[in-house]
Amino acid sequence: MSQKETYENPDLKKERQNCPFNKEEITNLLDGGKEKTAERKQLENYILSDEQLKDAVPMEYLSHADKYAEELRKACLLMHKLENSPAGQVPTLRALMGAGLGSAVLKEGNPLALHYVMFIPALMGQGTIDQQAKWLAKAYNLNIIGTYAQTELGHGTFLRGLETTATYDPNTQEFVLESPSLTAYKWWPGSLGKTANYAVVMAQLYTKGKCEGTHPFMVQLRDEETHEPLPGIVIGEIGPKLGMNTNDNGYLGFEKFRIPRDQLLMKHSQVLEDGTYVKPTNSKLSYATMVFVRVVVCQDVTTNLRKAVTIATRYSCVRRQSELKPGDREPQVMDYQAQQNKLLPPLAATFAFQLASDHLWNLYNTANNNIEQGDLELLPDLHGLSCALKALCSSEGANFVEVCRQSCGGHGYMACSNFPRIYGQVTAAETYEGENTVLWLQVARYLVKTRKEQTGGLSVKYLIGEEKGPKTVDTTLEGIVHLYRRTAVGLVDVAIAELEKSGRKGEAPHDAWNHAAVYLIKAAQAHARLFVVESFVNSLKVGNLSAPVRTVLSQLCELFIIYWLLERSGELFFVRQFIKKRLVTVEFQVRTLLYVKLLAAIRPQAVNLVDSFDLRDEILASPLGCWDGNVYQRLFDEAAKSPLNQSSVHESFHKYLKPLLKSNL
Ligand SMILES: CCCCCCCC/C=C\CCCCCCCC(=O)SCCNC(=O)CCNC(=O)[C@H](O)C(C)(C)COP(=O)(O)OP(=O)(O)OC[C@H]1O[C@@H](n2cnc3c(N)ncnc32)[C@H](O)[C@@H]1OP(=O)(O)O
Ligand SMILES: Cc1cc2nc3c(=O)[nH]c(=O)nc-3n(C[C@H](O)[C@H](O)[C@H](O)COP(=O)(O)OP(=O)(O)OC[C@H]3O[C@@H](n4cnc5c(N)ncnc54)[C@H](O)[C@@H]3O)c2cc1C
Repeated sequence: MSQKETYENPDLKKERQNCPFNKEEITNLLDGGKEKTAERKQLENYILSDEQLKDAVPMEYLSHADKYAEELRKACLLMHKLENSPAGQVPTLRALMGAGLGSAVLKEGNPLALHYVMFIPALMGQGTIDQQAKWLAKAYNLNIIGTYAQTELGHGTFLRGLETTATYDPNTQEFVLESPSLTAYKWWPGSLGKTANYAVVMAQLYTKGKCEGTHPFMVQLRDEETHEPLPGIVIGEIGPKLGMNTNDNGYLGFEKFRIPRDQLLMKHSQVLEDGTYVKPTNSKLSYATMVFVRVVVCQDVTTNLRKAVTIATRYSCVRRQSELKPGDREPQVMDYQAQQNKLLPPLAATFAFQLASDHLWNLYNTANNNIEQGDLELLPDLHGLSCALKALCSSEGANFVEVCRQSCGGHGYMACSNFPRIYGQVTAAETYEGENTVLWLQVARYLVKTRKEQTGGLSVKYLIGEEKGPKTVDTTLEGIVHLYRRTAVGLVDVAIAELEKSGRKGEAPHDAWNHAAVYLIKAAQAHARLFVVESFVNSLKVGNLSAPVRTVLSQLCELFIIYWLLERSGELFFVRQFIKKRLVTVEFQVRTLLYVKLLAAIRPQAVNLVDSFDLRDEILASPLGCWDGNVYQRLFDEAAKSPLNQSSVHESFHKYLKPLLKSNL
């Protein structure tokens, strides 16, 4: 391991002895193969050895503006380094945008992220071949830098309510962009505040006096030389946030700003010279860029969770506290069952989320290829699953990160622990790219439709036809998965019953929907959990895993699916047949026993498992999580960097405190 140093905390050393499985096998599995691991390591060496990419002082001590300048400096340097990257440009770029390598260098957020994560994908997904020819090379070469400007001060979720207008003027063959009110101002787009000079802007398209709905437009915002906003463009940054502070999220207003007709991105719908509107085959195709990001966010959140779990697990094996056996040495806090209960479920979740995200990524690629050929059949399933997994991974991920922080006691509250930053990033994903509740309701819409119409895509096939599988629940993994499936089906039926009850009372469908929201959301969540659990169980059936790796992964899988079942036990009570058969109570007694046994079985492998994530110290960026476990020395070293420690008496003592001390109040 690259970061092996002379010191190794004796407790960690012991944890690492006699590892029953080959850590590298798991590393390769997570990377997607031996070659991918080698490629990643080579890339990490290339990027992380560059002195100019290291922080002179911790970012926390810089001002808002200085943080931005510093991250922009490094982001630009990284882009230069792309050219000679040993891994090739595309894999390097992917690695640099995400929560792994990228966030090791750009801890506060990448000011160029939106260019790669949304602007270029929007051009590719929404632009015609000609438009791509005109803009893509410039974008790839960073001659222009773009963002995706959709959300407004007044509306983020309800896209049909966006207020920015783009009105076609056939006389000049231009669109006139206008922000008709304060709430119409674009608000939130990343990189918009200071970095981007172009944007894909979503606006209501008006032609021949008729509104045709939101459409994507390619808009230049700033002068390419001076970077000054163009006349008719009002631009600024929105200020400090809970996290991601150097993503320079911004605002943008248009004052009768004109763009040529061919800057409407016309892959799916067109406006002809005379103003005639040509409809897309599906009105939701203009939402495709969001679908892409929802897919990659699942992977990103998982990487962040791996970091949090690694930090907390290593720390918990170094930290000794209290007394377990009277008179004995203080135990490693990891030996408390309560601590295992905090940390082992998120550890298992990192595998569960990764496997589900891999499935989603494959579905995305297949669906996208089909869409390019004009076949939209997979679109509803892709929309349903990307919403479900984005909402699930981000919400569970954020909760797990917070539990990891708590598991580190006081030291977890330090900025240098890196938990605040990791949490800031993961919880942001609960909101951006579709607020989670809103996405759950989209999923529920798909589930209800499938159940009622008895037709739907692969991810919802279990809702079609009679329930299959055993009527009683056994204790095998298959048996538990079946319980998940019956819960998911049961909750959709409960939600439908609720909708029908309101219907019978004479409520309009939209009111009935609103009044069933609690049930609908539960059904959507149960569906997402079923998908994750099935992916985990099924992926253990295939592949050529060695026996020791299969054993530990099976334990994690079992732990995880029982953990969720116990956590969500309340939901089973909604499904009446479970209660009738007294299934619920008996099940839980058996499961709790098994869960506790699994905690004890996995405990000895916790450090070996997080080691196999192979996250370098620079990526963890936390004195609590370093490979060598030299926690206390590193915490001391971090404290020494505080500006308040640069003199023994701070100047403010003489200014404020001394007069107070002498004032005899
Ligand atoms: C290359 C490297 C990669 C590296 C990885 C890096 C990782 C990232 C890391 C760090 C970077 C940080 C990045 C931050 C970025 C953040 C960016 C943003 O936040 S951009 C703003 C997002 N905004 C939203 O997401 C709005 C949410 N709202 C909506 O999506 C819609 O308004 C919605 C879906 C809630 C309702 O839309 P309705 O009102 O038009 O539609 P209705 O009437 O409800 O549904 C109509 C039909 O359309 C379908 N539908 C809706 N959306 C669809 C879609 N997207 N695709 C397909 N069908 C869809 C529905 O299923 C429904 O179908 P039926 O009628 O039931 O058959
Ligand atoms: C870090 C970050 C980066 C972002 N980057 C970008 C970007 O690059 N480009 C961009 O365009 N946007 C961006 N956004 C904006 C983001 O996409 C929106 O904030 C998000 O879509 C939520 O919309 P909203 O803020 O309008 O919330 P709202 O919709 O106002 O949500 C407020 C509350 O209302 C509830 N609610 C809303 N509608 C419903 C409903 N139909 N049923 C039930 N409950 C409902 C929500 O659940 C929530 O509890 C970013 C946001 C963040 C936080």
